[in-house]
Amino acid sequence: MSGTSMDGIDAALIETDGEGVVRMGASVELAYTEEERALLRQALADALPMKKRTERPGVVGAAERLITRKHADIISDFLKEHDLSPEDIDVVGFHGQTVLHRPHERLTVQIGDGQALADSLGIPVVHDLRAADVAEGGQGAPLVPAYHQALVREAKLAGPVAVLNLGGVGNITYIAEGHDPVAFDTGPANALIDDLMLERSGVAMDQDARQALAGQVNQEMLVTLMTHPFFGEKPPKSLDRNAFSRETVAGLSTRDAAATLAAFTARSAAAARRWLPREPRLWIVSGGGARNPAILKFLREETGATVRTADEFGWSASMMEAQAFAYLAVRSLKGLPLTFPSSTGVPRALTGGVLATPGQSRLRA
Ligand SMILES: Nc1ncnc2c1ncn2[C@@H]1O[C@H](COP(=O)(O)OP(=O)(O)OP(=O)(O)O)[C@@H](O)[C@H]1O
Ligand SMILES: CC(=O)N[C@H]1[C@@H]2OC[C@@H](O2)[C@@H](O)[C@@H]1O[C@H](C)C(=O)O
Repeated sequence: MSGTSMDGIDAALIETDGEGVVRMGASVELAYTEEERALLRQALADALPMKKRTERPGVVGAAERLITRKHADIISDFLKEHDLSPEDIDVVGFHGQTVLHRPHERLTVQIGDGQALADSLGIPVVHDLRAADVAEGGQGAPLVPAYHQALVREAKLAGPVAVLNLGGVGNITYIAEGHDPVAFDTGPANALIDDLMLERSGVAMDQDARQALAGQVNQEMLVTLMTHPFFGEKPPKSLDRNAFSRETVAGLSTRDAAATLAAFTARSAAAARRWLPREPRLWIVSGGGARNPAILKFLREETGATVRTADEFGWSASMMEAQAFAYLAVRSLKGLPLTFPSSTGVPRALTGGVLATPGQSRLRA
C-alpha cells in the first residue's frame, strides 16, 4: 500500500480465507526518498487534467514506473528476508498510488502496473481494486471497511464500534451487528499537518505532536474550517488528498497552527457521528494518526467515548491498510464483495480488482 500521505510503501503478509483473518504475519515499510516524493507530488499535479484513466500526462508515466519498481523491490526484499519463495505467496494485493480521485466523474486513478509487478515477482497480483466500484457509480473508497469488519468480528467486540483510519485523509467504519459496514471519509487527517510542517520546518510531520501539544487551538479558526461543505454532505462520500486547505491557519505560529489542524482532524471525525445509525461506544484509531497524541486527545474530548489505538487490540495501526489490501485481494479471487451500498454507495455489494498472472503479457503478445 502506498497511501495518500506518500510517505512510503507498507507491505504486510497475512493468511486469510477472505472471510476471517487467519493470521497476521511480518511486515515492512520502505520510505520514499525526498526526490521520489517530489516526483509523486508532481504526478498528482500533472494528473489533474486527466479525463481517462489510461492517460499518463507529464511525469505520471515516470511515477508509475517508480511505483511498480519500488513495490517489486520491497516484496522481493521481504521474501528474501523471511526466507520465502514466490511459491509461498498465493497473491499480492497491489493498491498502487492514487493520483486522481473524482468519483462523480466516474474517474479514479491508481498508478502502478499490476502485470509488470506480477511478471517481475512471479506471483499473481490483484490490482486496480477501486475501478469496478467507481464504474458502477460507487465512491471507490473507502475499501478497508470489509477488513475492519473482519477484525471487529474476530475480536468479538460489543458494538457499535468505530474504526477510524487516519492517513492522509480520514475514514471511518461503523460496525454493529446485523449491519454491512457503514463507512465514508471523514475529512482531513495528517495531510494538512504534514504540508504545514513541510513548509515551516522542511520535515513533513509533526513528530509525536510535539508542536501541536505545545500550541493552543484557535477556536474561531476551527469553526471556520468546519464550515467546509463536505461536512454537511450525506454519505457516501470520499475525498481527494487536496480537498482541504490550511490557508485559514496561515497566520498562526507553527505550534498553534499544528494544534488547530490536529483539532480539525478530531472534530471532523467526531462530526461523522451525525451520519451513523448509533453513537459508537468505542473508537479504534489506526493509520499514522494513531501516533499523533494531540489528535487522540482531541478525539477523546470531542466524542466523550473510549478512544484506543489498533495496536492495543493486537492489530497493527501502521500495517492495517497493507493487510487490508492482501485481504481484499483474496476476496477478489473468490468473487466476494469488496464494497457495499453502505460504504461506497455502490448500488449492490460488489467485488472488484483485476488479476494479473505472471507471464500473461507475454502469452498475449
Ligand atoms: N510519530 C508520529 N507522530 C505524528 N504523526 C505521525 C507519526 N507517525 C506517523 N504520523 C503521521 O501519519 C502519516 C502517515 O499515515 P499513514 O501511513 O496511515 O498514511 P497513508 O497510508 O499514506 O494514508 P491514507 O490512509 O490516507 O492512504 C504521516 O504522514 C504522519 O503525518
Ligand atoms: C482514492 C483513495 O486512494 N482514497 C484513500 C484515501 O486515503 C484515506 C481515504 O482517502 C480512503 O478513502 C482511501 O484509502 C483507504 C485505504 C480505503 O480505501 O479504505
